[in-house]
Amino acid sequence: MKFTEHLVDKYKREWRQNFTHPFVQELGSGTLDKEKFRFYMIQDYLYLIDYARLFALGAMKADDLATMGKFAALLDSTLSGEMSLHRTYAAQFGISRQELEEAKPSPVTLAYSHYMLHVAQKGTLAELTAALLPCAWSYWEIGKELNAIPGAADHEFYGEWVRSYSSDEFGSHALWCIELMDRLAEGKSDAELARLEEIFLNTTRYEYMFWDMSYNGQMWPEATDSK
Ligand SMILES: Cc1ncc(CN)c(N)n1
Repeated sequence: MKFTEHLVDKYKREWRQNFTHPFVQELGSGTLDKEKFRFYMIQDYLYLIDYARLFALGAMKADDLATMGKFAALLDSTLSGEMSLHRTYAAQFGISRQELEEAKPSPVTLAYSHYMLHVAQKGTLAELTAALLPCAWSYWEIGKELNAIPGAADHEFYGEWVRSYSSDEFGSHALWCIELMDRLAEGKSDAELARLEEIFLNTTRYEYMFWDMSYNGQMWPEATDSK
């Protein structure tokens, strides 16, 4: 069994929880409250800015030019491809690009992106890849599952999201990350593999927390007057 197959098998409950979250289900049925999606889209834009930095760190840590080049391409595709989806949705909500970039991250956005950046800065290339994998892989799988729902890809508002994340282009990026993870896991000690599992589990759980935070519009607690 490949290492990535082992990961989703070992953590199938946590992995599948991302697919069954109400945010994802309602996105697929087209019934998701647009205010929830608006909140998600702003937070996701902020998240992707830091996620793109992970690819820059990947390029720095890569051992060969092909891997370095692919990380650079992923960085560009996140900033100019994936995030253009967010800019399109933002325009429909009447949110400017400046407003998007000046928005404040929620506790979950901050925790998730900073966790990944911490792993990427401190860890090996394999650890960095384990951190970024659930993001790329779960979105592609979710995109494909939602695309199989009749009418989801043609939905007047959410269809573009479904088409983007189920696309062959997004899939090819996700596949490259999966293959890189398998390649980097080869020959690693049990202790190193356990560390990769732990990181993959953490970011799989953060994916769930991100859906949940978006569904509930969870921001920082309001300060109350104390006596
Ligand atoms: C939180 C999150 N995770 C994953 C993806 C897909 N790149 C995303 N846009 N946002």
